[in-house]
Amino acid sequence: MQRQKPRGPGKPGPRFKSGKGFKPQPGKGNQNNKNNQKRPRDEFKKSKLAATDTEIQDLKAKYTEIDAQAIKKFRDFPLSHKTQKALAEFKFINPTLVQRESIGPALMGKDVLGAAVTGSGKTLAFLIPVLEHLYINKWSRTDGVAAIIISPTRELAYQIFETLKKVGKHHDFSAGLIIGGKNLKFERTRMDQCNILICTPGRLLQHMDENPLFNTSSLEVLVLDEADRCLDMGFQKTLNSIIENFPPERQTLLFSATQTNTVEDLARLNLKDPVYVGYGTKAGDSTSTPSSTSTKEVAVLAVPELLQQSYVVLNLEDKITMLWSFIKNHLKQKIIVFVASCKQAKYLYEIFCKLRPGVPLLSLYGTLHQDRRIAIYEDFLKKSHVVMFSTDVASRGLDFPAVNWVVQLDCPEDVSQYIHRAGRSARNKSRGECLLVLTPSEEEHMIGALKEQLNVDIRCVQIDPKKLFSPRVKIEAFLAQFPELRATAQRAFLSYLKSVFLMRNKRLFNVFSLDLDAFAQSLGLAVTPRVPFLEKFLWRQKLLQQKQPHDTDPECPTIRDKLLPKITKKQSFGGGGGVSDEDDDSDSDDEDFIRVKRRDHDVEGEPVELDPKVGPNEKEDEPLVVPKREKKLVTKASLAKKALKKNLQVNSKVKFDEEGESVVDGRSQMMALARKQRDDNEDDDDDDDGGIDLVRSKALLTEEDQYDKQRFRELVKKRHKLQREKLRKKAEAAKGSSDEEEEEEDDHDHHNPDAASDSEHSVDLSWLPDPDKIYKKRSNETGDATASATESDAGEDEDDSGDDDDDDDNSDEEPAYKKSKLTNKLTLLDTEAIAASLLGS
Ligand SMILES: Nc1ncnc2c1ncn2[C@@H]1O[C@H](COP(=O)(O)OP(=O)(O)OP(=O)(O)O)[C@@H](O)[C@H]1O
Repeated sequence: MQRQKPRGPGKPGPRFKSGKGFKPQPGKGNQNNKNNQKRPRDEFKKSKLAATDTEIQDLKAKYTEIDAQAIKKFRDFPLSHKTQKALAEFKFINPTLVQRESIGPALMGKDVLGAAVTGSGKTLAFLIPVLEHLYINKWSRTDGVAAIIISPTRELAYQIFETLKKVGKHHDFSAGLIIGGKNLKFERTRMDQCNILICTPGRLLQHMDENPLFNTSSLEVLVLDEADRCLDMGFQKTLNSIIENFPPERQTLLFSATQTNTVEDLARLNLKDPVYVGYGTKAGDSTSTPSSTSTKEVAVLAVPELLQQSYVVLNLEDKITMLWSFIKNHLKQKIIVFVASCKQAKYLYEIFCKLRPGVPLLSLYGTLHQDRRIAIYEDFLKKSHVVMFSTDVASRGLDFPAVNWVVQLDCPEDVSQYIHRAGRSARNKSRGECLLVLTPSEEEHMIGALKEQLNVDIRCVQIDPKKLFSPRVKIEAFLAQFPELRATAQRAFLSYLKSVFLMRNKRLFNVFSLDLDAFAQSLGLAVTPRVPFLEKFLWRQKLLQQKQPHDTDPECPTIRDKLLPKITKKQSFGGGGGVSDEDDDSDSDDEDFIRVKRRDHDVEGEPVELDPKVGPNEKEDEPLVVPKREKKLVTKASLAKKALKKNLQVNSKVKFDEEGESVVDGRSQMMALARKQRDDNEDDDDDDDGGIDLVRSKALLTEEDQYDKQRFRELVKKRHKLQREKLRKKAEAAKGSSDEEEEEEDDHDHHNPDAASDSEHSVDLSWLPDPDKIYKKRSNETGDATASATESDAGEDEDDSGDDDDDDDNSDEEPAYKKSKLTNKLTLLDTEAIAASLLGS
């Protein structure tokens, strides 16, 4: 399927004409010199283009003659000289089996489904045809996206990108790595200039949705690495949306060690007559075969030949002791330890770091920041003696060199997960070992499935008790010392149980068969943490059983025995000493700590009846539907808001005055008002997802600031008023000794009704020293102006009694004590007046 590439806008064309009659023009020396220089360069370019054309024609002609059996070396393939050169430089001389069988059909433009054992070189099997496709079609940087390679994890995408950089070293194509956790804006501006994109599904869809510059209409090759993982339930919706955006006419290459072959998947990808590589034929029903025949292509499941596999059976609570002893006995090795959840990987890393086993430790899991993940990935690549605790984020595709041991501390979900984890060791014809740790309830089913599907005999190893060293006491001491570590241990405990609870295969994973107390103790926890999701689940079971009493089974599994009697409706979901409403909310936080990415989990469905006591020997594949979660994510901010709405006032402060009356605190009232206002606003805004609203906070602060200022002014006024009061009392006391002249004036005032009414409504100024008395005597010396100024001062004072602000504002007015300098001689009253005015200011 070789299609003609659409011509891009920037297609290089002839820049100038040169021919036989070309002669230098007089007077245009510089120009002619330039042309003289240009001519050989352009001629060289032209001849180069002609050579490329010839090469392309030759290569195309040879595609139909490719015989996979006859190919011994890469140079036997009709590959461009640029690809051949890079392959030779990086010592890729002999193609592996999967490369030999898949590169030929892929070069011819056929769809390929490639299944091959881990570490067998599938990456090159699709990268070489992608590069050749672009070369043959003379793709240039400006022609847009020609190929998209999708990988389920960021690290794998990064690794593919690094391999592409090697093998495409001499080509001129542009390539981009589009994975989550990176700068979206940066990617956005460059995506349309990339010819090859290597991406994770989520990020690719994000660009498709949000980036108007991103156009996939020119796409010609789609590659899914770890195709079965990309196509399973975890990515189903995302991938369907992605595929909708691709042109239907394209080449599709699917690769994995555990390949998909379901009709639905192949139909979703619009595969046309695909070539199966690494598949065997097996009798099957006609509905499940792509070509509706009576046999079907089945990917051959296998592990690397040089991988030594063994397993050990332990109780859950002995796993840490076993792991510690194992690491202490393999200090000079490179080991990956696979666990079921991020929180376990984090806890094991932290506690083992504290225990100091004597070997470098690393941990890799999905909730780490992307830069940190890449740094850890690269660190593990380089180190030769190291232990890395990891989730399944590292189980697929990652090509760590010389890994001596893979320890599967928690049981894999199925055989294909076992294969991928184990395949991190013994890669590309090197040796490696894999140790599977199983609990007694997991042994029968898992080992049976492995023997049946892989057709290998896995060795069961017995642990020598003398070689076991238990770090339990030390762990308990560390947990007592570091509360954060204790919290991590509790989370690890819950996340393991949750992962077991969510597993579909109830024959293999039965959370009710676990001894929780012993498990908690093995993690160093003195008290077994509550398991809210199990309590909730069992409560629902109890309700169902009450509705259908005949279904009640006398047999009760371990956990149910322990948990159920404790739970009454009131305790669990009402108030009381058990789990309150608030607790219930907080539990939903626990329920959200795992994002289900595993295949075929229906976690969104209606709660249906479940049988918590399905044991290892009971019916397989009972439908498991986890209690329906709240759709809205419960954040701490929303919980806090909920508490606020309930108007719970914690430790509120009440002030009392001297009479024992409660005093209203204006400030707290004002703040409560502002808070109420804010809450009202937030109620309107349903999309609020927590955090600080800066604009609102700024407005609130300004409001509070103004309020504080006003309060301060009022306090100052109050103080001034008190001081004046004191002064007045003093003056009144002094008034007792005033002369007859004053009395006469008073009498006169009494007879004057206007004056009387004035004195009623205005402030009593009688306490003030009589200015006339002070100044009259020397009126000859001073002018009228001075006297009037003093009068106006008195008038100011009256106003001041009403508003002290004016006091401040009229600071330009000369103070009384300055004016008194005009007098040569001061009476006692004058001195008091000056002192009073000083105090008042
Ligand atoms: N033809 C070759 N000659 C030598 N080394 C090769 C060849 N092809 C691939 N390799 C090397 O083999 C290793 C494994 O290759 P790769 O990662 O492509 O395997 P894979 O089949 O994709 O594994 P997985 O199934 O785990 O994803 C890499 O280090 C790669 O460089």
